[in-house]
Amino acid sequence: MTQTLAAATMAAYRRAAGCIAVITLTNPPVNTLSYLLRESFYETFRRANADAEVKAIVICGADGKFCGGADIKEFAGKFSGPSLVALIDDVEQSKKPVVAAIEGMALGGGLELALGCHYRIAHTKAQVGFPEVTLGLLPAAGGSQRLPRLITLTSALELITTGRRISAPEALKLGIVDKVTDKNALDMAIDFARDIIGKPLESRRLSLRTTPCPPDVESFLDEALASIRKHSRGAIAPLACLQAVRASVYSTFDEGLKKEQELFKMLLTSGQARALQYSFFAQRATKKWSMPSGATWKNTSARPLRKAAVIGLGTMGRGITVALIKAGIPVIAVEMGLKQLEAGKTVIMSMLEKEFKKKQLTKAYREMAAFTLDLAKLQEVDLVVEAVFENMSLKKQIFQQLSSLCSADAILCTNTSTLDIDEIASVTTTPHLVVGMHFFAPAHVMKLLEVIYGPRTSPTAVATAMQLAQQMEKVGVVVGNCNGFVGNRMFKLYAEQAYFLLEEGAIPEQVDQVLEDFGFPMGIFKVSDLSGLDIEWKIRQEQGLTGPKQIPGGSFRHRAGGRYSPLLDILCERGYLGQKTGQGWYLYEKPGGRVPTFNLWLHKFLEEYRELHGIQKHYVGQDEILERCLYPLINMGFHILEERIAASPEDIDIIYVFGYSWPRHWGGPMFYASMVGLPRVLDKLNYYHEIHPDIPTLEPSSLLKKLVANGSPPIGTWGAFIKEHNSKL
Ligand SMILES: CC/C=C\CC(=O)SCCNC(=O)CCNC(=O)[C@H](O)C(C)(C)COP(=O)(O)OP(=O)(O)OC[C@H]1O[C@@H](n2cnc3c(N)ncnc32)[C@H](O)[C@@H]1OP(=O)(O)O
Repeated sequence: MTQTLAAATMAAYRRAAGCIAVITLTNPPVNTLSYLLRESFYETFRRANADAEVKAIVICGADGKFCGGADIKEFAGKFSGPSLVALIDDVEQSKKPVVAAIEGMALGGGLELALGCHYRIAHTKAQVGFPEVTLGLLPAAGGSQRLPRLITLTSALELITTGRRISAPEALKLGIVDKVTDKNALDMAIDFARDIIGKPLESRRLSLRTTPCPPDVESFLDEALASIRKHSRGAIAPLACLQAVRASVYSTFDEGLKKEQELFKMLLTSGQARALQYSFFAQRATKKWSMPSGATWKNTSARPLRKAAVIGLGTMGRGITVALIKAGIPVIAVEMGLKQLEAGKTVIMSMLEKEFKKKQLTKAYREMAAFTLDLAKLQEVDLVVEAVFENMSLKKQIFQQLSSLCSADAILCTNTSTLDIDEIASVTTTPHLVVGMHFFAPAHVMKLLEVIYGPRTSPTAVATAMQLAQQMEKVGVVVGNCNGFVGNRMFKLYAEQAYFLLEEGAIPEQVDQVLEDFGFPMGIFKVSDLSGLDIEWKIRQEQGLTGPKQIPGGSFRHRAGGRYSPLLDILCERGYLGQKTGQGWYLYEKPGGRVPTFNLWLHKFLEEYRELHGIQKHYVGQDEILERCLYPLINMGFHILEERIAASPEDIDIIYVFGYSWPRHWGGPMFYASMVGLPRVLDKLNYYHEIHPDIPTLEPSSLLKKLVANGSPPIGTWGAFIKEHNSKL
């Protein structure tokens, strides 16, 4: 096994144009600088340096990919083999000119290696960047010291602290690469290397330069620190990146390297780095979907999509239309009335125009959108996305029509956030082609797509929806059919606890502050005001929890078998719907206002409400807010795993990171639970459940109890316990 790997992983050596050594980094799929590659590179580079016939060296990557950086998997283990810092130092110190031929990508350690070379030539489609910060790290093979010595401090700081990847043309403008070509970058690098043989190299060694600084560098760095603190939402890596770059200003190169190493070691052992690296692999794992039937991404093919239709041009339908067109799929956009069609068309065309200006689209977009009231046009499409109101009878009516109007093999998708896919499918003649596609608003921006299969959905329909997610550059996650699916089923408990906390004595400002300190960009009450309280109100009505369809048998504060908070319903009934009405949980300067301020009415109302219902107010501390909001949500995650609605904790975590702005440096709810410690989560749920026996969702799930009873195994091994848990044998 090791031998096979060793054969595939190497720094391959060959000679070109007589006197040029070409070293090809070879470690599929993205030529990461793993232990084996570093060992091989060390030997190969020495050989090239020692060979008197070699006058210049070119470094490139196999299969048109320069290098994807260090092997992230190795960060979890013990470090061995030659260090990247030393290898790059060898390259920079070489007396022979070394040229990097960058095709595909030079990321992280890959870019650091390229910066050690004396020249860099990139293909126009190549990307370069330092994504380390997104993995909870910093460029620690000299990157944080060499980049500021090469380009402006402002650009170096921005690239290192954000992890933004840039195109070769932008890298050329900034001065990171020396030449860009749309021909073969390796051929160009070889020719270039031949031309520079014998020329002095001193000025090309970045470690010998000093960092060029703006006039008032101290205040520049102070402002940068304040801005990073404000935007990093508790993430430590951006701050460490800044400290490293700061060292490049005030220290020698060697001292800077030492600081870089010190900071790297601190980050590497932090929980945030573990969480972010987990998230990197979790995101990729979602592509490898499976269904309980045994169908998987490997054994199922997607249908080609030549044309799609979107039904319903409200906010969601508009965003979905734009997302499809951005993915290169022509769309027939359908509405039921002329007025709605015209309104939808105007907004969609202006959204497309904006995307065009941002260079996200080509001019052809005008021909890619057609607008009609005529459902008969749907005959031509391979896929339909229905995006009308969240109302079961309306959706069923539409799917019945689709069933007779569309071609027999058209994939029929419903954009629903809660409704039963199977009930919708039941009115069609092709239930196997019905699949849920839960988009998140704004649909042309938000990355997440929950792909929901019902009991009759075919693997082909799922594969096609997942393929479409990829085409739209979204992260698709395949989940089973249940009320609210994964994301909203868990979110419901998060929101519910927040309302209960208000009843018990907290105020929206307090709850939001704790959640924002945890790392959410906005607390739950601000989010609720922004999206409109009536969204949840309509869902509650549809579920028979409130309104004309309310299921009899409950009481004012007890419905559907547990405690119920009618606070949101009361606000909605009074017309306090959030930002759009100028008042919700907060007060706004005017309807449509954006700045939340103290809502005196709400505070008085809460006092009266507590008094009226005999609720004993208590002091709600930060820990209680965080635990009451997050642990029931996590508990529901365990139920979802038990029921196999989500295939893995990774899937749940990715849904939360990409759909609900869960702070990525906490990995996602399930990873967070593993970091906090499952016994603690279990104890706290038991504790709160004892105090609030009328909230059944606080009762710990049997899977959580089982995991704790088994010594709280690492998250990567939970699958075995779930299988065992579900086994009917
Ligand atoms: C001393 C410290 C020095 C340096 C620090 C570093 O270099 S940290 C690493 C910095 N590099 C990155 O963060 C790059 C991460 N990778 C990517 O962004 C993308 O994978 C990439 C390279 C742009 C390719 O994208 P593409 O969409 O083509 O492929 P995909 O992402 O699905 O990846 C293919 C498989 O490769 C695995 N992989 C990619 N990069 C790494 C890596 N750096 N380490 C380990 N593994 C990596 C990825 O997980 C995929 O695996 P698979 O099993 O097929 O799911």
